[in-house]
Amino acid sequence: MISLHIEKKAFDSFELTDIPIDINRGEINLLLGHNGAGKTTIIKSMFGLLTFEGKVLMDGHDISFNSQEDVDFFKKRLAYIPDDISLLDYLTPREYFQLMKSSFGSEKNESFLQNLIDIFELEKYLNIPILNLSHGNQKKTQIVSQLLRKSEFIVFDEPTNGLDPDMIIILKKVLEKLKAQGVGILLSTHNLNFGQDLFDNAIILRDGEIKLNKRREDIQDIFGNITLEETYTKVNEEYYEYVEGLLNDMDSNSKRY
Ligand SMILES: Nc1ncnc2c1ncn2[C@@H]1O[C@H](COP(=O)(O)OP(=O)(O)OP(=O)(O)O)[C@@H](O)[C@H]1O
Repeated sequence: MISLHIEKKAFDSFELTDIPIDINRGEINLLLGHNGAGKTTIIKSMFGLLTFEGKVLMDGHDISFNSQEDVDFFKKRLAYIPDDISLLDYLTPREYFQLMKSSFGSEKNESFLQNLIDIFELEKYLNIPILNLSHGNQKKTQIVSQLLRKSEFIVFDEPTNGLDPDMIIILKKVLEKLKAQGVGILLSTHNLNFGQDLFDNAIILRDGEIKLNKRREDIQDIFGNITLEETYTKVNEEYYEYVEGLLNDMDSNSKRY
């Protein structure tokens, strides 16, 4: 289990306080929130990419990002698929996958790599420089390069960005499969349909504050059998009432001639 507790992380005009996030093996924890709510800040903090007040525990072990031993221990178990596509784009996917395999000690994974290439339909793009691939194929290259690591935990930040409908459906099945294999997943997404059937626990953030952090069954007990989108709007009721007012104003402001 990975437990992140951010006691405080402050930028000039934004603050996160008292944010607890757990990633359990075999479960998907869904992280939802508007643009600028703090999702990426949370994820970067978890990886030690930002300093913050608080701690990260892996299976009870307090990770110090000042200790190379701790960082190695942590990184070996946790893969990260960031929102932005940061790849060495002068390499081809084939070269990139070989590089990832050797750097993470997964050289023996040739058949697994081929399996992933087939699932994500990358075969015909393997020898084209990443720079010249479409956005979606770059995203798929990024996803495959991290899945290849066979890590125990994976953090996905907006994994559906740029993917076509086929690939979104396939990625959903891949996440279900990873979950069934015992992988612990933190999934940050704006795609409520994508998250709907996948999550075991959902966190909804607004302006750096947790508005909801509950398991699927508890959400059903509280809100009844409603969709994730309906849950999201109920949790953010005040905001949507405000938006309703703005939309009403639109009627009076946009008279057509
Ligand atoms: N390095 C930084 N310096 C100052 N402010 C920052 C920095 N990084 C993020 N912020 C601010 O922190 C807030 C949260 O940003 P964050 O990227 O975590 O949001 P997000 O929920 O991931 O948004 P999105 O859905 O748009 O990706 C924003 O107001 C952002 O401007």
